[in-house]
Amino acid sequence: MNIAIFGAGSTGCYLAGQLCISELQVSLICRPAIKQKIIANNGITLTDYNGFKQTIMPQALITDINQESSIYGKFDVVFVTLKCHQVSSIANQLMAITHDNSSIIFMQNGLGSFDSIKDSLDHYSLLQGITPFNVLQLPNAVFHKGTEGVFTLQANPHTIAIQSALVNHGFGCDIEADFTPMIYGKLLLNLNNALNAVTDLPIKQQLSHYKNRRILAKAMKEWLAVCEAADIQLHQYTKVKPSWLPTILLLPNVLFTVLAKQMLDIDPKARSSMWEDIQAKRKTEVDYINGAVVSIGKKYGIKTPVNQAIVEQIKQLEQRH
Ligand SMILES: NC(=O)C1=CN([C@@H]2O[C@H](COP(=O)(O)OP(=O)(O)OC[C@H]3O[C@@H](n4cnc5c(N)ncnc54)[C@H](OP(=O)(O)O)[C@@H]3O)[C@@H](O)[C@H]2O)C=CC1
Ligand SMILES: CC(C)(CO)C(=O)C(=O)O
Repeated sequence: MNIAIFGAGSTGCYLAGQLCISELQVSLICRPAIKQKIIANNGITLTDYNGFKQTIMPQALITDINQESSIYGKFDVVFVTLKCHQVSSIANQLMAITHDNSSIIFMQNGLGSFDSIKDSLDHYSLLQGITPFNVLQLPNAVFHKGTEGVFTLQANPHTIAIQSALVNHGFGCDIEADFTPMIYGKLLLNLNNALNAVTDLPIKQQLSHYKNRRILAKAMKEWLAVCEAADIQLHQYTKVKPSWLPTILLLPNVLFTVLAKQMLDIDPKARSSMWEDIQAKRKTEVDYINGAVVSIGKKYGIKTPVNQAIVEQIKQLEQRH
């Protein structure tokens, strides 16, 4: 099985590393800067909050699809690990590097990016996937997993084969048939991405302050109300049910520290991907996360002032670029 990672940055390189270690054939489609870093450091190094460390070199590092006619029609599976707003423009490139029986797996957070491309690729097996953990890109081509969780992929024969390779090599991988609860449930957790970027603190430190948790609880309550109105069930990613999360967040510090032990059992350095975007002066995905709460809320007549305010705050930070 020939696998490509299209847009290999933080999560794409982490996924590529796990797949290569699992003895799968993996090529990266990435920016020249990432290629240079990987070559200079003799491969991608994966590390995690439990002390895991391994370096591996992917099969190929491709920076310009147009210059590489040997990859036309080559890939059986393509993981798209671009940011949400980068997805809609790559349909032609995906068609060039795949064949009729290929699977294309979209790994974006939030809502809207999959819809922005799926009609252009309707003859393919299009799937979605989730990265439930945080990946921080560090110097020397080191990609650090800061929180717990395993890649979660929508079921088909390709993803089931990939799961088997990952599990056989000591990495977990979950397979789910119905992905709507996965995507909507992940969005509930991603409501913290923007708040983490605004507070400019590691997630663990950010959540130790009651006033930060209170805003997150309010943003989450809005999304839970929207999902209830839309009759959408949310996948449970944490030890407690999604609907209980705001109540847990609103506990006083002492009780929160005890009851939310799992939520706080993360790398003290872990931040959200939106924090990384703001730091790197990149466009963020706020429109696909808090912005999605606002737009779907409007459709169902649910007021979402907290998420609206968060969108505006992030837009201001983006304008400082
Ligand atoms: N980072 C994290 O911890 C997590 C991220 N996610 C989600 O995963 C998705 C991917 O995020 P992440 O991995 O952080 O994103 P990154 O920005 O780190 O990776 C995307 C990479 O693709 C590059 N790129 C953009 N366009 C092209 C192109 N046409 N050809 C080749 N390379 C291209 C980007 O370069 P450039 O920057 O120059 O555009 C960047 O290097 C997002 O939806 C995010 O929300 C989910 C869970 C955790
Ligand atoms: C894993 C999590 C929730 C960490 O904040 C994330 O999805 C992100 O950073 O984008």
